[in-house]
Amino acid sequence: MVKVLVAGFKGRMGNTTVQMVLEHEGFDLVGVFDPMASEKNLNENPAYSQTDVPVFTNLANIKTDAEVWIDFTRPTSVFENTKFALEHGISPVIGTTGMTDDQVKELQALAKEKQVGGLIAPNFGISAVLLMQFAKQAAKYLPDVEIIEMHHDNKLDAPSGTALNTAKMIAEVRKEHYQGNPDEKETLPGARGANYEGMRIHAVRLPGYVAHEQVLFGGKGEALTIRQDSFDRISFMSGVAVATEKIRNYSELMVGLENIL
Ligand SMILES: NC(=O)C1=CN([C@@H]2O[C@H](COP(=O)(O)OP(=O)(O)OC[C@H]3O[C@@H](n4cnc5c(N)ncnc54)[C@H](OP(=O)(O)O)[C@@H]3O)[C@@H](O)[C@H]2O)C=CC1
Ligand SMILES: O=C(O)C1=N[C@H](C(=O)O)C[C@H](O)C1
Repeated sequence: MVKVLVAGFKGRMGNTTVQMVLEHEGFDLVGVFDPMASEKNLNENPAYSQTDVPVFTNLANIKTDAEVWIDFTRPTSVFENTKFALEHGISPVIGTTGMTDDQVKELQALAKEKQVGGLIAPNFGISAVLLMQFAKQAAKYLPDVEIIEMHHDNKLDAPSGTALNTAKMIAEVRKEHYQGNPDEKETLPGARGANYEGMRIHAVRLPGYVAHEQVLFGGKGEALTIRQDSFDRISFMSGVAVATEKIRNYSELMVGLENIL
């Protein structure tokens, strides 16, 4: 049994993850974490009355034998949480987006020093992992590209971690070139979206949406659109489960679910 702690257990993703961990026969939920939680045990929530799982509310007071730390919290807390996990020999499986490149590098150095395996996955959904790989492949031949990501209107970070990672993967292969009209002017600031190495990223936030992305390529007289949709947060759970099962076999902190599939 893999002993698991879920950080952000009351959130949209954290709650879905708690259910997955409780239902998975190979996992044992040994703790949940949220600094704002008022309960002492998960069983105070009627939906989990049959469980016996301690609720932690302060990083400094966490005493746990957890082997894997699953994190779906906030862009402002994920760095400290991941650092705590690595420092305590707990393998982080991080879904929270919004860390800077410098923060990720610092955590990777710490994982190497501690020889602890971990994963940061901008997206645990297989459709998104495939979209990023297909987009990288297409960009070799169609270097003019724009990304549109669409999410629920409670999302904190923009652009999404998936969109940023898509742009980074494309940038690895895309021929450097100026895209669009060099004389273009935004008559309404922001109209052309964010700029990642010349690629435009547009973030849509609307009620009713969950998580969706389109990568649009344009060529002479032709276009290609690659799209993925997460209609339900269950779409992320098989990726989280695979990472939780496998991550202790590694001794570095990797970025991208594809590294362990
Ligand atoms: N990689 C992937 O496949 C996916 C990643 N995500 C990412 O996961 C993150 C969470 O998303 P979502 O569940 O929708 O967000 P929610 O806001 O629903 O959940 C976040 C939860 O974390 C709690 N929290 C805040 N600070 C801390 C902390 N320091 N430690 C522990 N818990 C804390 C929040 O409490 P409070 O509200 O009281 O602050 C809240 O309950 C986002 O960054 C999102 O982009 C989402 C879906 C898939
Ligand atoms: O906040 C979300 O919901 C999601 N966040 C991740 C991201 O920023 O890419 C993954 C997925 O898009 C859902």
